[in-house]
Amino acid sequence: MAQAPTDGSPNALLREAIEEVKKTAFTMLRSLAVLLVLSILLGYAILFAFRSLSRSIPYTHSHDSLISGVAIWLILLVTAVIIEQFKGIIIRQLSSYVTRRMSVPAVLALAQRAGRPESTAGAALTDLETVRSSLNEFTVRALIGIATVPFMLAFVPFIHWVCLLLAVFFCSLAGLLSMALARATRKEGALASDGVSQAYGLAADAMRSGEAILAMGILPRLAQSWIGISTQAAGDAWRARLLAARLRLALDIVLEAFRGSIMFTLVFLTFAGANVAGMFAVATFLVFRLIQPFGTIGIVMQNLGEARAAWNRLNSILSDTPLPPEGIAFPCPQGRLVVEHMSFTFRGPQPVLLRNIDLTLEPGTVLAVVGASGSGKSTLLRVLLGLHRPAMGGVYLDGHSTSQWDRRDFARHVGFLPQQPLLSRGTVAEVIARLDEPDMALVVEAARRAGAHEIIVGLPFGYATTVSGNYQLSMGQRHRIAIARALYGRPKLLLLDELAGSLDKEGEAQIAALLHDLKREGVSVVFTTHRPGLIAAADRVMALRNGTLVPTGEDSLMLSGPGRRALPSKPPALTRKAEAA
Ligand SMILES: Nc1ncnc2c1ncn2[C@@H]1O[C@H](COP(=O)(O)OP(=O)(O)OP(=O)(O)O)[C@@H](O)[C@H]1O
Repeated sequence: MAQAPTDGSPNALLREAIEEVKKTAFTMLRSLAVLLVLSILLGYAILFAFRSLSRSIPYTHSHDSLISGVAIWLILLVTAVIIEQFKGIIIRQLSSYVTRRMSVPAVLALAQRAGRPESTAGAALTDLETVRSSLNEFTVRALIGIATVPFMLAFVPFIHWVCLLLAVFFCSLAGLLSMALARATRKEGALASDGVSQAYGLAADAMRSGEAILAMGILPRLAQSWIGISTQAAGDAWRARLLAARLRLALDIVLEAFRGSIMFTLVFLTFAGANVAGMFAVATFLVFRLIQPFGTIGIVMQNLGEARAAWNRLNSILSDTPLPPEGIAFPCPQGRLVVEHMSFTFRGPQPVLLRNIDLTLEPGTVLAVVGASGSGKSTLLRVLLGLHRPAMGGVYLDGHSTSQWDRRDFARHVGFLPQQPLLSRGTVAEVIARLDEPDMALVVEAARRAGAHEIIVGLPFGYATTVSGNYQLSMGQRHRIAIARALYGRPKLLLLDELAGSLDKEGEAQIAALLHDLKREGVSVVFTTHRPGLIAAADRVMALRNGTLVPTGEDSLMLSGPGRRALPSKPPALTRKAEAA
């Protein structure tokens, strides 16, 4: 079948990887099935070779028969070992292939959905690991064992019908115990890891806020609750462990009882005059192979159930969080931003966060967005960026929808400062250059404009200092570098969340000057802030209230909602601008 052409988008790459993994897994499992049939046939052949040797040689005393019998038996044994090796190789290959082929497309597809609560790259990688680890030798061997059970069972009546009854009884009992044991072991593991993570969480919190804890005498109460949590968790885990240990013992007893009951039945039948003397070797072989899969069926079923759920979740990345159609590289914009009747709500049962917003920013306009905590300022910036798709209406840069713009092309025209300026791994220069090959002239220019240059040259290796290595940058330093990254490449549109969030007065003044420069250069800027000094530097000030953007006058610059407070000392210029808006 001809392969569907891929458009190279993360969604298409993931879809292609899923299809390819399904196809390859099917081919590999088919080869395994062939090897399985071969190994079953070989098992029978070894059995019959053994049986005919044990039957004929005691009577014929023929050396030739003995030598040829042993030779055949050895050849069969070596072949069986080789087949086992091949089975192992196929299983290992399949397991590592799944991770190799899927992890990058899965993470890429999720990276495109950054910020959506239902999908995290970490969860996808955990799911992949669950799928991979289920394709281990233990699971596949156990499945192969289960598949051979009907063949083995078909032979048991030839030994004696009583053996068949015993086999059905003990195998069913072992299967039930194995399921119960798997459940108990899982509960034991879950309780133990819950307890550990609660205790670790508490200890980590204590470390993070260590100074406050010491200063306010919270330590004894914290230690008390830590001891309480640890004791409770240890008690729960101990009870679960005891149950699992009892079930494990019961299972071992059942497995041994089956073997013993078959042997003693044969002995009893021999005493009773039945002709079963030649069946001991066959029975030993069959009993072992028959009961073995039932001892592990519980854990195998559980692993497969988890792997199936994980695989379904990986598949649902594509259906649950559809991406907008792949982007278009529109012409270089001038920076005219238009928002038309835009509404937005997060997925799930959530109230509408942004409703019917209309806004037009001509190139070179600087807009400050204010509003209470949680009013939706950061979300508004993400919608303007096209990271979140509006539920209704649209956001357009020079007439082109920002959510339909090719992300890489759009990134060349836009600078973004997230509220938490987390920096990617790399040197300062690489971070500012957005992990591209740094154009040092542009890097230094952006750093100077963000007031970061002096800080950077003071670092141990200047622009070559590695961010998030051993050298720790302060919040303010990171903030300035993040602003420089937003400015890199002279974008036409800047969306800056909590601009000057962790900067001092001097930094705030530098940023206010920067805003004036950007305006002169025709760059459109939307920023959120709580700082009056920066609001004064904006051409327009709008407040996000009840999901809608409203122009603010001096009285409406009061922050509504929880934590309401009036902004202090409003500059006269601000009042004029607000009225004009
Ligand atoms: N991914 C998300 N899924 C669901 N709800 C979200 C998500 N992100 C944010 N929210 C909710 O949307 C609301 C607005 O959040 P947002 O971060 O946009 O507010 P904000 O005005 O920027 O707040 P602050 O000034 O405190 O930073 C909050 O109630 C928040 O809990």
